[in-house]
Amino acid sequence: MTEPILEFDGVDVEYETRGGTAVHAVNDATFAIEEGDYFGLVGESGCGKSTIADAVVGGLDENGAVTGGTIRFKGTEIQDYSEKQFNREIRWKEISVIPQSSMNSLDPVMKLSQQAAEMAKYHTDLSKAEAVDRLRELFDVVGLSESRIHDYPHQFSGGMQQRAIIAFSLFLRPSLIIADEPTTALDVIMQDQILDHINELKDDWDISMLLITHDISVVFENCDSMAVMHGGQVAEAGDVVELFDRPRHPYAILLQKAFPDVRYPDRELAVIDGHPPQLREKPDFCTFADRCPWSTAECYDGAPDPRPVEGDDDHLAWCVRADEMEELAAEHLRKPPEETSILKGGR
Ligand SMILES: Nc1ncnc2c1ncn2[C@@H]1O[C@H](COP(=O)(O)OP(=O)(O)OP(=O)(O)O)[C@@H](O)[C@H]1O
Repeated sequence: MTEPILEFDGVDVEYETRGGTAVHAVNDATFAIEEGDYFGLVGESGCGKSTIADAVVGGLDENGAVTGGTIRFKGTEIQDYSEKQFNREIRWKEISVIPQSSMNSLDPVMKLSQQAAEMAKYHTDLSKAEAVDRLRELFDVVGLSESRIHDYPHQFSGGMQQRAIIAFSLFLRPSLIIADEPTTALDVIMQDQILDHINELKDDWDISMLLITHDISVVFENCDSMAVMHGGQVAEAGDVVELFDRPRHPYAILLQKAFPDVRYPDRELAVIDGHPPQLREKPDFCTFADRCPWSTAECYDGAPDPRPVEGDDDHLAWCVRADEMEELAAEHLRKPPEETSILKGGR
């Protein structure tokens, strides 16, 4: 097997806050993105998804730092790269970022063609005319009219700006794209179109993707492999089909039931009550335990280690009861609605 393109190995990220306390935003995060894979990172707000993306690109807020573990890109440790070093050595050429909104990525006072020329000047031997030609080709790839390359960003709608960002993200033919909630700011129709474009890249470009979202159905529809995060911990990771068919972490099971499934249009959606804990210290317990219908005293006795799910060593669940979960979940989810405090629909 070839080396993963991006590997997190026991990564901790902390933010210092005023008064000297810390927020332990990511704890012992471990997962790998194989070359050519689209990898989805999913979890509720505040679970640490953007912190993971920022840690890769040296873009943590000033009060944040990777305090443990390693992040390897193509085998090279990059967890200590500053944003400056990352920008110089890796950004655009190797890793591009598609952010939630293009506001921070596109220069509002420069035409898009000028921005392409600037990028080419710093990173390539292309002439200005060649750079503009390349942007023209990429506009075609993302479904934008070539005639718009001399426009300013503000002349574009939000959806068009996101397409332009995707075009720029491909400009230097990187091997990994990190897309952090790339469609959240868009309407539903536009979300679909952008995801379609992102998906089409898979066939025509030799690219891997880290797609960050709170919507597990987006991951199921667009990715090959995935990790589910909860409360600063990775809960489950593996092949998308595996996690869809055989989720073994309680949070992954309940999250799956919280989103619509076209196969069960009449199903009521699950609600996961409660809030994740404030992590002032590195958690030495499962951060889902307080909200978990199946938690036991053992869940508070140390952070859970990853357990391979039977039959697939690449499918890992960070749950002490992972082996029992198929049975427990089936029993719980069969209960009628009034008997369950977690699931509205009782499925
Ligand atoms: N600069 C910061 N200082 C202190 N705490 C921070 C900082 N940035 C993020 N956090 C905290 O770190 C935790 C993880 O935040 P993060 O933004 O990575 O989560 P997320 O899963 O991306 O959430 P969302 O989906 O809402 O963007 C949260 O508790 C958040 O409040």
